[in-house]
Amino acid sequence: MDWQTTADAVPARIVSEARALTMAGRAPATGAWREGDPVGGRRFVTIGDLPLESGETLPGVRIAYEQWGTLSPAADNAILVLHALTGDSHVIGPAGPGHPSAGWWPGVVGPGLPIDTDRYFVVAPNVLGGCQGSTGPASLAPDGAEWGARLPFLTIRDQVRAQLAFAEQLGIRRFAAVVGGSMGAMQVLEWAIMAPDAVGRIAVLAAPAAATADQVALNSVQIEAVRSDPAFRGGDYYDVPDGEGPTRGLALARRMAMLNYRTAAELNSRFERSWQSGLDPLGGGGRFAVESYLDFHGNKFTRRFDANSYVVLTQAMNSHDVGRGRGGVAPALDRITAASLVLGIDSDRYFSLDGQVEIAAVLRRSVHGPEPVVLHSEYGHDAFLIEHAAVGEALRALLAS
Ligand SMILES: CC(=O)SCCNC(=O)CCNC(=O)[C@H](O)C(C)(C)COP(=O)(O)OP(=O)(O)OC[C@H]1O[C@@H](n2cnc3c(N)ncnc32)[C@H](O)[C@@H]1OP(=O)(O)O
Ligand SMILES: N[C@@H](CCO)C(=O)O
Repeated sequence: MDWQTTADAVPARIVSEARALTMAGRAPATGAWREGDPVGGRRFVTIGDLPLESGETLPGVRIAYEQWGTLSPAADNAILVLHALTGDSHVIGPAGPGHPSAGWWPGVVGPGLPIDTDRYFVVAPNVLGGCQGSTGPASLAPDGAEWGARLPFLTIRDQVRAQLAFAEQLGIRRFAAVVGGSMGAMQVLEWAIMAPDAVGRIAVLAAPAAATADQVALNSVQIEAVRSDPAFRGGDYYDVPDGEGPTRGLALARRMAMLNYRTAAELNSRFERSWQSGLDPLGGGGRFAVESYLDFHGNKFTRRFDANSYVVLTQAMNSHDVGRGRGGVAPALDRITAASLVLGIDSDRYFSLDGQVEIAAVLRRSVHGPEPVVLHSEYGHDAFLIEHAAVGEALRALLAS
């Protein structure tokens, strides 16, 4: 397929992005892209100019993706997997060149697993606005400099438009299923509304039909944490020396996000009041184990994610409202004809269960009836990434429908 480029032929712009990402104040880390590195198993499709909901056009859009399994001659066995806010196309497989982390859904996707790559052709794009190969703030604008904060505002619908063009390039007119969690599930809902003929089944995991005021608020303080870092420089930091990028603000945003993604019960039972370094908590020095955990996740995150992308994607989540311009949420959901799985997590304090209750009540072809599947878990929002057996069982039921 001649529209694909592979690790053997790395487009110049990708090398530039690799440079941008490593220049963004990241400590060199295993798996981080560097100039000259191969791009691993990642593939790329250029979909060209993309008209946006704002009326602007984003030129020369490229989508990075990975694939597993074999597309049938009739192209009727494809499953589209859409990642969450900080995920990427690397759904399964080890970390390595081009892959900052190991795959995020082991146990769910693979040979013999619920999304069975012996049977299905599984394809996973990196989201538009992301920082793992698809066009985003670290990509070059037509003037030859990185877009940075100049990247036009992107909505969830814009991301889905890009995915539709991407699917067309792959020659896939209809997916057997479109599956995603959190931000990925926002896109799943839009797929089912914007392109009903292109979607056989949908799995909506842990996402609302519209971002609520509470969710926007939680997201907004994270955006502000990034922007208020002096090293953010209004989003223009790609040429600063290594180590001087906006890592402090980005790490703080990740720490805050982790508190949305996990639960009080988990943190309390896992860390208790344990204190690291052996010092007395009242004596100064050292830190609580839970602080160390948040520091670890904040710091690790800055080695694999671009601050501008974090802002762009978080704003896209805030834009999410399936009812916008469609007469409201219920009429919009009522347009969905695909067989559906709606799954919520009882301990999710970010995208709480009532959001999935609202969706499941309207969808007509839900495999579990008018109620969402409720995953009982202590892990909160992140349970859709951790509870592989329960999530897999629900997906099997959907795919068998
Ligand atoms: C699997 C991936 O990392 S995928 C990477 C791409 N990321 C995504 O796609 C986003 C989705 N993934 C995520 O959000 C997360 O990675 C999750 C939800 C999958 C992780 O969930 P969990 O498996 O429960 O990991 P958890 O939150 O317990 O973190 C484990 C890490 O914290 C570290 N840790 C635990 N306690 C502490 C502590 N007190 N102090 C410092 N570090 C600590 C562990 O050593 C471990 O480190 P490692 O990641 O190097 O192995
Ligand atoms: N842990 C997930 C949660 C967002 O849904 C992520 O970082 O992408």
